[in-house]
Formats: sequence, C-alpha cells, structure tokens
Amino acid sequence: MSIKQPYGHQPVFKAADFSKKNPKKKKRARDTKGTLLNIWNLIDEKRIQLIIVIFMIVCASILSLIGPFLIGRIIDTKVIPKDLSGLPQYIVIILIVYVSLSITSYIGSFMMVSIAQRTVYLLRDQLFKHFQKLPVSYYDKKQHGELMSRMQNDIENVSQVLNSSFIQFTSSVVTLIGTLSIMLYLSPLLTLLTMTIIPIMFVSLRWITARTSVLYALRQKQLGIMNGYIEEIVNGQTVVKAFSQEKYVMETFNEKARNVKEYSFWSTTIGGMIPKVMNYLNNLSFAIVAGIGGILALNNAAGVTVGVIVIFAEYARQFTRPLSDLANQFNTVLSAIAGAERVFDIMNEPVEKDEDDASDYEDIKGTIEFENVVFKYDKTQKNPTIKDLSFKINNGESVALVGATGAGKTTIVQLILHYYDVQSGKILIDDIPINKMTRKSLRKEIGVVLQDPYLFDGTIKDNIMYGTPNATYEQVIEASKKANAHEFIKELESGYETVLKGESGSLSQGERQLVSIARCLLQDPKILLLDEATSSIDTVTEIKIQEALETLMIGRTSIIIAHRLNTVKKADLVFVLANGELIESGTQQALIEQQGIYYHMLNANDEEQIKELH
Ligand SMILES: Nc1ncnc2c1ncn2[C@@H]1O[C@H](COP(=O)(O)OP(=O)(O)OP(=O)(O)O)[C@@H](O)[C@H]1O
Repeated sequence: MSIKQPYGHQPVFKAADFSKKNPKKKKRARDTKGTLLNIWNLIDEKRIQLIIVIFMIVCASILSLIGPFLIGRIIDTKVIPKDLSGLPQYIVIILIVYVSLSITSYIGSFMMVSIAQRTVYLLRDQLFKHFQKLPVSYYDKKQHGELMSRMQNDIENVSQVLNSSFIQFTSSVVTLIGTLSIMLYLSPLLTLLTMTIIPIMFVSLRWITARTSVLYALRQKQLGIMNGYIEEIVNGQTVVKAFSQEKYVMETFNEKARNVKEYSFWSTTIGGMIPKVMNYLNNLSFAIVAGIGGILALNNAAGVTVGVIVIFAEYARQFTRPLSDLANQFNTVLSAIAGAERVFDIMNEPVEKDEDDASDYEDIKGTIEFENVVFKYDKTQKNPTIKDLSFKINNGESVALVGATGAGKTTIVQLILHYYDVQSGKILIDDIPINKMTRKSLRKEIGVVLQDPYLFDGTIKDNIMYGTPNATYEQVIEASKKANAHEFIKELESGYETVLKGESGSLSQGERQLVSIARCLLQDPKILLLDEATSSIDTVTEIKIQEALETLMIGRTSIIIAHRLNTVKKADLVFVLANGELIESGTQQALIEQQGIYYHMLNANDEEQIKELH
C-alpha cells in the first residue's frame, strides 16, 4: 500500500484543468494495419460470415435510401397530379422495402454479435493462456492492475467496437456515399444548399470532441485511480484499521470519487451537446432546403419539385447522421484498435520456453548443485543479486538458509524452480543442468511451501489436491494426517468440503501452512523448498507445523529459508548468505565452534540461545 501523509491533500479537480492537449495521441495504435490484420486472423473461420454481414449492411443502407426516394416519387407522380392509379403497388413496394430493411439489418446485427462474441472469446482465451506461459520475470516488470486492465478494459473496448461500432461505421460510410449520390442526381443545387451546414457542423463537432475526448480520457484515468484505491484499501483493510486510518482513507477516497464525479459531469454535459447541435443543424438545413427549395418548386426552377424537397428533407437528416456517427465512432474505433494492439503486444511477449534439447526427467534423486552461479534480475543491475555462488546439497540432505533480509535466500529458491535464467554458471539437479530439463518435469519434483501459502477459492480438499488432481479422498486424508492438518479440518463444519473464499477464508496463517504442507505431501516431490512463516503463530500450531515439516522432509532434499532456531537446529547443514554470497557453511555445530558470522548472528551475548543449539 502506498504510504501517504495522513490527511494530506491530493490536487482536486478544477474545471479549468483540462487543456486541449490531446491525450489520445498516446492511445493511438503504432501499427494500425498490423493490428487489424491480427484481428482479421483471429476472425478466421468467421470471415465468410463477416463478408455476409458487410453485404447485409450495404443492402440495409441502400434500402434505407430507397424508402424516402419512393415517397418523394409518390408525391410528385401520384399525390400532386391526383392520379391514384398504381398507388397500392407503390405502397406495397415501400412496405417490402421497409420490411426487407428490418430483416437485413437484423440478420446483419445478429451475425455480427456472433462474430464479435467469438472473436472476443478467442482474444480473452488466448491472452489468458499466454499469461500462464509468460515467465515470472515478465510479471516482475508489470503492475497487476495494468495486466487486469488489458484483460478487462482493452478487450471490452474491442468487444464494443465489434458489437456495434463496426456496423454503424460501415453503414455510415455506405449511407453517406449513397445519400450524396442520389442528392446530386436529384438536384445539385439543393445538394449544395444542404451542404452549407457541413463546415458549421465540423467546426462545432471539433470544438466539442476536442474537449470531450480530453475529458473522457481524464475521467477514465480518474476512474482507474479510484478503482485502484478501492482495491488497495479492500486488500489492506486490516492495516487501515490497525493504524486507525479510516478517516484519512475516507477523505482520500472522497477526493478521488469527487474527481470522477467532476470529470463525468463535464464530459457528459459537453458530450451531450453533440445531439443538440446536430438537431439544430438538421433543422437549419431543413429550413434552407424547404425555404429555397420551396421558392424553386413554386417557380418550377432547377427541376425542384415538392417530392424532391420531401426527399431532400429526409436525406438531409440521413446525410448529417452518418457524418456525426463517423465523427463519434472514429475515436472509439481508434482507441479500440490501440487496446487490441496492447493485447497483441502481450501475446507477442516471449513465453517461458524450454531449450530445444531439454528433456523430461522422470527419476530425479534430488542432488542440487550450484556451480559459480551469477544472477541479476535485471541486466542493467550493477551488482549481481547472486555472486559466483557454488554449493552442493546431496540428495536427502536438509539445508537451512540463513542471512539478513535481501541476502538472496528467496532468489536461490526461485532459481532452483527455474523461474529465471542465470547469467553465468550452472544449476544442476542430479548432475543435469536444469536448462536441459523441461520445466514441467523439474517442477513436478519440487514441492514448495511458502511463508504465506496461497490457497485458491474452492474446498480444502481441492486445495490439497491442487498439484495432484488424481489423488483419492483417502490419500488426501492420509496426507493431511501426516501434515497435522486432519485434526483441525475435521473439526470444521463441512470438513474437507469447507469452501475457502477470498484470501483463504477464515483459516489462520498456521492452518493455511498446514494445508499447504498436506498439498506438498500429496505431491510427494523429491526436492522441498520451504519458506518458514515469520509471523507469530500460536505455540501449539507452531509445534504442529514443525512436526509436519519434519515428516515432510524425510527422504527429500530440503532447502529451508529458516526463521526459527529450532528449524536451523534440525537441518543437516546451514548456509549463511550475505549479499548473494555464501559466506559460511557447515553443520551448525561446526559453525558455532568456528565462532564466525553465524555465531554472532545468533547473538553472541545470548548464552541460552547458544546452549539451546548444542
Ligand atoms: N523480482 C525482483 N526483481 C528485482 N530485484 C529483486 C526481485 N526480487 C528480489 N530482488 C532483490 O534481490 C535481492 C535479494 O532478494 P531476496 O528476496 O532473494 O532476499 P531474501 O534473502 O529472501 O530476503 P528476505 O529474507 O527479506 O525475504 C534484494 O536486494 C531484492 O531487492
């Protein structure tokens, strides 16, 4: 959680804050063509369907142009000359036109929704699958919120555009071209008059959208900040309460919510001007066409008739609507393409990949060896996190890693799991470099028990079976008994079927660790990597954990990031680390006798502690 000055104030929104500097620039895709091509590839087997949709949209748009044209013709050829012959046929044709219009646009929309949903499903599915394959180093560099935003917002934008904007966009283009062509054909003069409003329309729309796009972007940003804050505070509730920061949290939230409110108010208010302005301009254009067209019709000039005026009145509306739609949709489409590009960017990130000559190893015994290992998390890092580290742990041995915070204990564990590649040196399991083993076969033989074990939403049984889905219920109980977890689980109302929700429900940290030890026992790995819990666990549970860990360690090579003397005492060897280097190693007896760093770490003044270790 970020630390802020209590009761400090964040800058609040000022109406004058929004400038016309366009933040959209950043949101434009770098490679629009490439991104569209990627989407096209994703649509894949639905391409024919997409072409049918485009055909339906074109038909619907043409049909919507025919309707007013026919009405105008009826006025000129039937109503004004008072000749009603053939009128019923005209009416039937108009009916057919409008019914066909409804059918084609319905079919088009229906098919488009199916294409859109499938495409978005594929996009989500592929992105999620890719998330599973990305190396741990990728997640180190990215914020959790950012990745969530790709998964949710960016894909949602693509979904919206495919669901509705695509049809609107295509139909606007066809309608615009069609209307303009018919208008020019009927009366170039009236067409020119209708178009007099276009410059006014463009200037006013530009003025409005320049402001709304900034405001919408700022609103989204503020919304993101507010949502991030909610997530942070929900997760950190216990800390908020422990430090009595409720008032500060409420004030800070209020400020963020106020920003969202202000930006939403201004963006909606200014954005809401668009339909009003368009309506006003439509009426203006109608007045011009009706006024000047009327004079021309009365004087039988320029081929203008009452029917033509009626057609123009309708077309003038049809002409400005797609223009404003296009202006509105343009940014939505561009920002969705940019969102899609960000999604494809992630999908282009290299995945965790085994070397070509890596093989599956079935019978790992569990010897672990580091040979002059040098490792940096980041290539630009000046000092390596692990510096020329060498050691060997024979199979079945247990090693306690000790050292100050930041010494590199967790890093060693992560390197054995092959989460990262080392810069130089070798890590060997049973004399085989781990980069020659598939990660799957390596990790299958490594059990991990973390300080604060992660349990998933689901039953306790499901959590114990997480790495061993084919285990029987009896095996689950047996593992739990060995892990000292059976006692507390059976006391729960639903026993093994107790559902854990959100941060492992109501289990204590100690109980969570017992469940994770049971999970590890069931997995029955050759190598164990343990990170002992640091926080205080009640003595009874602690004894249970100690016992469970001892059971777990029998017959396995174990590396324990030890925080308790008792654990260190029971390990075969102690490795003392400082700044990524092994500065002392040996049995604890030998280290104490050596009276070196480990001895001093144990607090040389505390005779009791030393005695306890002997
Ligand atoms: N993902 C990471 N990216 C960059 N640096 C990291 C990363 N993880 C750890 N480090 C750095 O590497 C060094 C060793 O960290 P590591 O977590 O291995 O120490 P540790 O001995 O396990 O400490 P602790 O006892 O506090 O858990 C630290 O300086 C830490 O800041």
